[in-house]
Amino acid sequence: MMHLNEATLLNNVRRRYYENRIYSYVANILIAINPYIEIAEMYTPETIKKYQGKSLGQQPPHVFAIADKAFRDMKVLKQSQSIIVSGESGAGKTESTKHLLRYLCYSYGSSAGPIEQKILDANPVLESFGNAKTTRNNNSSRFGKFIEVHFNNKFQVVGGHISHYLLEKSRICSPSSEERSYHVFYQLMAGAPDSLRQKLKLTQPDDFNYLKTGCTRYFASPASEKTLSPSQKSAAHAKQGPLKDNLVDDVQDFKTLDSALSRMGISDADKMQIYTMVAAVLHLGNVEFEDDPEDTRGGCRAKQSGESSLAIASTLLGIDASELKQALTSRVMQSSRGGVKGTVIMVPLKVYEAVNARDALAKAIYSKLFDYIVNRINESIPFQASSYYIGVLDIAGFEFFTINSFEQFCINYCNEKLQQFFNETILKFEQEVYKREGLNVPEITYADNQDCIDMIEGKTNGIFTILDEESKLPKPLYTHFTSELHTKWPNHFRLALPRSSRLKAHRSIRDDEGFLVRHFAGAVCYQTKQFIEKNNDALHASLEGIVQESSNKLIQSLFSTSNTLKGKLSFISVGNKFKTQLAELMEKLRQNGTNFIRCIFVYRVPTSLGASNQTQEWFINNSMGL
Ligand SMILES: Nc1ncnc2c1ncn2[C@@H]1O[C@H](COP(=O)(O)OP(=O)(O)OP(=O)(O)O)[C@@H](O)[C@H]1O
Repeated sequence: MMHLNEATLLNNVRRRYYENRIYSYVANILIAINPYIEIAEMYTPETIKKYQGKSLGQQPPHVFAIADKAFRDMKVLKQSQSIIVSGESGAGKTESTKHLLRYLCYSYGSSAGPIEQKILDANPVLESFGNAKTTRNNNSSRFGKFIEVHFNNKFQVVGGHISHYLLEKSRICSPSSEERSYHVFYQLMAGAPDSLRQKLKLTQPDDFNYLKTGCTRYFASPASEKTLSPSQKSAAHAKQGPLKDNLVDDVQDFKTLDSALSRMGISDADKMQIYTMVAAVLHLGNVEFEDDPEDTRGGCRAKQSGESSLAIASTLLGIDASELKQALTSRVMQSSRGGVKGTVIMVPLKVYEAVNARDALAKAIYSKLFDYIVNRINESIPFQASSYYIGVLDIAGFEFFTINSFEQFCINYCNEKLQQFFNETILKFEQEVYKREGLNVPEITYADNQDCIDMIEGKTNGIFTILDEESKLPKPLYTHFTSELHTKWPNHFRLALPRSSRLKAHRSIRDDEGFLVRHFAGAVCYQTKQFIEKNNDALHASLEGIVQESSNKLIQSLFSTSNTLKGKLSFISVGNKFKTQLAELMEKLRQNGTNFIRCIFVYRVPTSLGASNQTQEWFINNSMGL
C-alpha cells in the first residue's frame, strides 16, 4: 500500500471483504473479517492440503497459513508456539480457533485418529456448557480458553490440554431479556429423550425463574422444530417460532453433545450425573422466599409455592430437603472469644440474603460442573511424551458498555496484559529488525501501559488487593472499597472519578460508587456495586457443609476440596485466582513463539439506506471494530 494509515487499511480490507477475501496480512499478523456466510471452498480438505508446508505469502492469506507457520516454526526453531486470537464479541475468534485446531489435527495427526477426534470433540462440549446467545452473537463464548495441541518428537499430535478463564456466572441466574443462559439448559429441554426429561422434571424454559428473564425460544431448524411437542415450548416460542442460526440447533446439538461426551469416555452413569446437576440448578432457581411473620429476628422462609421445586432440587442434589431449606434460610455462626471457639448459633437470613445464598449455590454448582467438564476433556486427551505444543488463545477482547462491572474489569485487565505482550513482541521486535538492518525508520512510539497494569495488580495498593482487603472485613461495603481506591490513587493519570467521564451516563455515578480507568484502548467507567459479591467464590458455611455431604458422588467430590473456615464466612478471591492464572498464561506466552490473528466484526449496513452517500458514511462510522 502506498499510504499506510487507518483509513487506507480499512478501505483495503473492506474491498477485499466484498470480494469474499476475508483474510489479509499486516506483516505477519492475520486480519480476519467475519463473513457471516459460508464461503465456498474456504475450509475444505483440499484447501487444507494447499497450505501444508507453505510459507506465509505462497498462498492467499488464510487462518490455515498461520496454523502452518506455527507448526513450521515449532519444528525449525524447536520451540512451542502460541496463536493469539483477539477481537470483540462476535468477531469470529472461536470459529477461527476451531479452523486452526482442525487444520493442525488433520494435517499433523494420524489423519484424525482417536486423539485428534477427541481434541475436536472438546468444542461442542465446551460450547454447550460455556456458550450462550447474546445480543451480539448467537453462540458467544462466555469464558476464555487456551487450547494446547501437543506434539511428540516426530511432530505428530499426541494429545492436548485446555485451560479456561472466568466463566461468566451472572448469566446462570439472570440472563438479560434478549439473551439466554448457557446452551445446555435448552439443549436438554429440546433435545433429550422424553425419559430423561421426565427423570429430571424438565418441562419448558418458561417454567424456570433462571431462564424466564431471558429469551425462552429454542434454536431449531425446520426439521428439529417438528420434533418439539407443545409442552416443550415456551409461550414466546409457540408464538414466534424458533430462533434460527446455521450453526446452532438445540435439538441436534443435544445429540452432538451426548455423543461427544461418550466418545470422550464419559460413562452413561457419569453423563446422568452431569445432566442431573444441570437440571438441579434450574429447580433450585424456583425455590422462592418470603418474610417469616413468626420470626422475631426478621428472618425469612421458603414459599409454599416453591416446595415441589425444593423437593426436586434436593433429590437431584442428593441432599435432604429440610436441611437444604434450613441452609438457604439461615447460616451457622460460631462465636470465638480469645481464639477459643464458642457456641454455634443459627442466624436467620433476610429474603434478599436467602436469594443471594440460593443464587450463590446455583452458580457454584454450575461453575464447578464446568471445571469438571474441562477436567474430563483434559483426561480424555492425555499425553505422555510431549516435546512441544501449539497453544491457541481465544479470550474476550476489550469491553466497554454503558454499565461495566467486575467482569469487564477482569477482561480489560487481561487485555492490558495482552496489549503489553503485543507491544513487547511486535513493536519492539520490528524496531530491532529496522535497527539491525540499518533502516532509517523513525522510531515508533507507543504508550507503555505498565503503570495501568501495576495499578490493577500491584501487591500492596493494586485495585485487586484493595478489593480483597475490603472483602475480608467483617462488613465489606462497596462504597468503602471505592473510596479507599480513590484515596490510595489520588493523582494517578490512569484512575479518575466517574464525573470525569466523557459519557453523561457515567458522570452521574457517585464518587464512592464507581471509578474510571484510562485503559490503552480508552477510558472505561466501572460501577462497583457488585464487585464484592462477584469477587467472592465462597459459599456460606452451612451451604458448603450440606453439599459436601451430598449422596450424589459427583457433587460431593466437586465440593470436597473447598477450604471452608468452619463457622465463619470464608472468602475465596476470584480476582486473585484470575491474576495468578493470567501470570501463568503470560509466562507460557513469553516462552513460546507468537502468532497473532485479529478478528473483525462487520456490522451489516441497514438495507433501508440503500446505495447512497449515507450508506458510505454509515459504513465508515460503524463498519469495523479495528
Ligand atoms: N470464518 C467464518 N465463516 C463463516 N461464518 C463465521 C466465520 N467466523 C465467524 N462466523 C459467524 O460469526 C459467528 C460469531 O463468531 P464467533 O463465535 O467465532 O465469534 P467470537 O469472536 O468467538 O465471539 P465471542 O467473543 O462472543 O465468543 C459464528 O457463530 C458464525 O455464525
